[in-house]
Amino acid sequence: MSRRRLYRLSVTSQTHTLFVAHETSVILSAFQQQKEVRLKSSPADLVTETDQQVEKMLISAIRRKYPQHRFIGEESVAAGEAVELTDSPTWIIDPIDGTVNFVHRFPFVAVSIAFTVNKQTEFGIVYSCVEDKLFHAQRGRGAYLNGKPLCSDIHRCVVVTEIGAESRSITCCVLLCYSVRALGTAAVDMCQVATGGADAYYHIGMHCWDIAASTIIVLEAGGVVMDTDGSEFDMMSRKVIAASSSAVANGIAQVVQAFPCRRDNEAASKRKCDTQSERAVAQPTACVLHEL
Ligand SMILES: O=P(O)(O)O[C@H]1[C@H](O)[C@@H](O)[C@@H](O)[C@@H](O)[C@@H]1O
Ligand SMILES: [Mg+2]
Ligand SMILES: [Mg+2]
Repeated sequence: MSRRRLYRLSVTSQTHTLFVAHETSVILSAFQQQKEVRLKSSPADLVTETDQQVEKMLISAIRRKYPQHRFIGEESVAAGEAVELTDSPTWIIDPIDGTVNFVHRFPFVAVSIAFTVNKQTEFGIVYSCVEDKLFHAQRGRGAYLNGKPLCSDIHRCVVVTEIGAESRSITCCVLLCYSVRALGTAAVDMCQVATGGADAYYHIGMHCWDIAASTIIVLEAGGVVMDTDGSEFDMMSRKVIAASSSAVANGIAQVVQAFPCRRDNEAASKRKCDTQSERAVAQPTACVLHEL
């Protein structure tokens, strides 16, 4: 039987510095500059040349060391590559999570990288560049923020979600009984559950690359992750609830109104037409969110 290679994520302060220096200097130097912006599936789904440049840098650096590995990269998929999660070692990359924030210089932009083997996430890294916060976790070895252990069990009633292209008025307004926050980056949104800063995060319409890394960070911090209908989490379903406990997650599942969302690993042509139909229907409505 082939020896299963063990992959260790050794994130030392030195790696942190390396990671910061290498990947995000491009993002941080572009953050203040004028940007050439292109619209993808909706006005809330943008891409810049920096998104594409950082993804290419990450993939070529990893491919030099692991030529056999596979990749699911947000901008490679946008350029037509299929989303195919197999048993092969696979890197799931969002080069800039929060591109709308990046374009508007709203200081929440993150690089999100997850690594899976046999479809199981071995480790995840979310680096919130402007905040200089490096969230990371390795399966069975805990979750960390800038080297300090994370624990998700501080109970409050803060719920994090996104009220963007994919949301529906009924969904966000049904949460009026909570204090709701939205940072504009799914990866950093979800990491707030791992820090205990939020009780729960839910999202319908995000993609696997948005939350693949933050999912293991929440789990390793002692949180739970499930589908918005309370069933087992499926990274390709584009529906997620992350919470500090199953009780909180099930409470959110009872009030979230799901709407149809094509799976990430559906054929690209189907996914595009679905996005167009979603765009036709998705009316990001302003709803007054109730602050407790
Ligand atoms: O900035 P992205 O990598 O495109 O991810 C965004 C997504 O585009 C947007 O629609 C929302 O779901 C955000 O929460 C994501 O971070
Ligand atoms: Mg993203
Ligand atoms: Mg992105």
